[in-house]
Amino acid sequence: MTDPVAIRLRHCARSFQPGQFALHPLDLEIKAGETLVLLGPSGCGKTTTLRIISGLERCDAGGEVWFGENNVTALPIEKRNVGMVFQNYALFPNLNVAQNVAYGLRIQRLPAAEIEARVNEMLAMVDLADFAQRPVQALSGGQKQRVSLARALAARPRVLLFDEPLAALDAKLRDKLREDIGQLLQQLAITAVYVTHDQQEAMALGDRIAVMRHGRIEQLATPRDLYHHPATPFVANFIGAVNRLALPQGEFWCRPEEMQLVDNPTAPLQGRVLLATFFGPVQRVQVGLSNGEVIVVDCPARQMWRPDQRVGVAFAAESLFQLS
Ligand SMILES: Nc1ncnc2c1ncn2[C@@H]1O[C@H](COP(=O)(O)OP(=O)(O)OP(=O)(O)O)[C@@H](O)[C@H]1O
Repeated sequence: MTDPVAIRLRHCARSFQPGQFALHPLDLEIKAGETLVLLGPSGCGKTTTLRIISGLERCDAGGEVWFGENNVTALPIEKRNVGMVFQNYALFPNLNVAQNVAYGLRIQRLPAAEIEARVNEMLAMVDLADFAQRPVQALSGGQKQRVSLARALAARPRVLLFDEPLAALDAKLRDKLREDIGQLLQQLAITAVYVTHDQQEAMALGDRIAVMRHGRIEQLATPRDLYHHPATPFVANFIGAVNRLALPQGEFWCRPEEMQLVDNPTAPLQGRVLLATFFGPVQRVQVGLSNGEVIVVDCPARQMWRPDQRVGVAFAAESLFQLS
């Protein structure tokens, strides 16, 4: 594989209409070999950022995109040596699996033997060695996405870019392919940028996650730091569930799994069960506190909580955090 390259965005902005920024001026460094996830709700600017990195989109005048020591701002996508994996696979329906993977290599006019060797290597890597001659139409969504991953990797890109690659798959396939992509990214140590609006996917795959909102990065950190030390209420809520607690000492926040329901009238918070939703491994219990606020507490699956039951809510002081 090609040596991984660092990516640097300097003052990259994008406005589609005068005065309205899809992306506010952004400075971002992506380390060589890391997987950076762009996470955020619809319309926050993730895809625009990815397209600026790929060369499919230009940033507004004054912005720069660097791949290592090279300023690639003016280069179109085909000169940037990036591989892309899209939600809709973007495969050629009239070509078979091997021909799809070989496509870019043929354009590069590589020798036939080299093309064959690379196609076989890539199909083995994505677990599709036995599918080389299949029409892509005859594949499942997950298999199609493996083909598009193999095709992206076959050209030995310096950077791998993913735009919601799992969004069209059903839950089980999504989990499996997410694991496989995670393993592959670790094994290849390629620089990757991955767009998703799914926080679990982001945490599972990202070395770091940039949480975006309204065309800006709201926080950039490792998954653990984002989860345990979110900088703002938006990040805290976007990455998992969180409760706001009005305590005598001030306003604090706490994750549902860090709280316990107890049958104890001296627990710090008291309330009544509103609803218990069983998820299998855990149950999420909504509790109406005596001050009128509603919180959620994740409880062991075998506990039984009935609507209207009086409960105490306990938590360790170190599980509380404050937000600005
Ligand atoms: N070609 C375009 N012309 C006009 N506006 C655009 C264009 N592309 C994106 N936008 C706008 O820019 C903003 C950011 O869009 P972008 O696609 O980057 O968001 P996103 O976070 O990727 O959203 P989604 O998850 O829905 O794809 C949105 O308000 C969008 O409507």
